[in-house]
Amino acid sequence: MAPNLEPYFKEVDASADSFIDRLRRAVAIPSVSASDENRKDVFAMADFLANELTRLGAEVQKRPLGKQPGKPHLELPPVVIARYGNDSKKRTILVYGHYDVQPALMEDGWATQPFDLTVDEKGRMFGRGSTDDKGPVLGWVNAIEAHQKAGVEFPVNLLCCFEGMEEYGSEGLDDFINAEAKQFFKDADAVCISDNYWLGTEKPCLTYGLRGCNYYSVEVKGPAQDLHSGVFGGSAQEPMTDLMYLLSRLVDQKGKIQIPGINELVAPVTEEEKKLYPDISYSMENLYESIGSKTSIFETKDETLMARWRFPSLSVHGVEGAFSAPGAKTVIPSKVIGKFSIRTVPNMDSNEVNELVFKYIKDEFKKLGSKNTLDVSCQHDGKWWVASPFHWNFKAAAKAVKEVFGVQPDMTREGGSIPVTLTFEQATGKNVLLLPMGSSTDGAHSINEKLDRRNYIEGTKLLGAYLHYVAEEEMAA
Ligand SMILES: C[C@H](N)C(=O)N[C@@H](Cc1c[nH]cn1)C(=O)O
Ligand SMILES: [Zn+2]
Ligand SMILES: [Zn+2]
Repeated sequence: MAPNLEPYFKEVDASADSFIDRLRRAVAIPSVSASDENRKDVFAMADFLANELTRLGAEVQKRPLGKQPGKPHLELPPVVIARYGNDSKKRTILVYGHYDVQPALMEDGWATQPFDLTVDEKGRMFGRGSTDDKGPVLGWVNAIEAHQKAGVEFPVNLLCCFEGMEEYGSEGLDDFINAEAKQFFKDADAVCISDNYWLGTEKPCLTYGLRGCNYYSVEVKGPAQDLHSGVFGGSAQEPMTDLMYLLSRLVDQKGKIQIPGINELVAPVTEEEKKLYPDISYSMENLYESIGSKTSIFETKDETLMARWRFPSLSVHGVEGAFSAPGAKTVIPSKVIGKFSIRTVPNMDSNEVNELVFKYIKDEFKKLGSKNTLDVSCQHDGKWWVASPFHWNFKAAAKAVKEVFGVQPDMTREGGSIPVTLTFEQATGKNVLLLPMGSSTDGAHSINEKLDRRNYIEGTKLLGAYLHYVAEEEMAA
């Protein structure tokens, strides 16, 4: 029998302003995990979440993860774990999210202050972390509160696992999950993660696959200090020239990775698989809207989706040590570090990818005959994941989408990475579902990141409704 969700939905609508205020308070904490200076803010964000959950009656623990590898002066932020409800007659659902965010500076081009949630007349709520992933994490908190206020019994036991290093490769979390799988997480019947995005702006989706991510640094150094290009240009070997050459040899304009052997690691696309793409509601217009221009590599939807989900990609992210300010500084940087990453797919093995990358970059550098020195390393890696979308966990989520949005969700894969998804699956042996809240135009990781009010409020209804349907779904997959 379909659960009566009306009282819960009404309460979510009535509490909308206070839920937005909760998101405003969370966005105001600049919990940037990649920045040493912001580490105290990442800790403050852990406190904020722990307090919100404790106030609602959850049993909360902040579990330390020790020092950050390679940065012995820095403590890793804690994992906030919580239990809400302990009724052996109910199912137990483990939810994961992250409370850290990507960096954000006004000078990157934000139209509003990134850590000041700004809501416009269209209900777009701009702010770093609004969609990735503070909005969805607070969606679970809101769902608990709305049940309490509406006097509706919470349908499941909820276990929470919220981390503070996801945007930096989830340092330390794998070991924690493996250790807790038979302890704090032992009762979990299924796992749900809300940390990705719809394909478009109207239709929700359920996601059963993610790409992995191997992130690299290429350091080239030569002179002992930065030099005057008038005095030393033409006589000193310039690290930047070497680095630009190396970075330009990684990927072509069609997105094809140039590192020998990489593309051969990819599982061949089957005829059956190709047939899945035409039915997915997505158009090139959706892509143009999301990227804000028509500068796509491909002209068709199927090629675009396959490039995002099914094939690896290589992106060049930036150069540490390079002159990047406005103006015309005539400097020769003495040391530059190029950053790039490869999104990996089945059946690419992370170690094999690393070996191929290291060998190629070293070989290309040798060809230059440069007297500068090179160092290439993998900063972090996370494996790809593909699961079964036919499990009861997915069926419950599909019913919740139908109830809240009136449509059947698309079954999608995702081009981004959530490194711990596979860890949860392997450590708990349970099905993992990705249930996104935000839309394709949210601009996660970019300037002007936002979450639409509708996605946040209806998304809170969706998370609650999912828990009700999960409580009713037959166990058979
Ligand atoms: C999809 C998720 N919201 C996300 O943004 N994940 C990051 C994780 C990451 C960071 N470095 C490597 N992986 C991403 O896909 O970039
Ligand atoms: Zn995220
Ligand atoms: Zn992210």
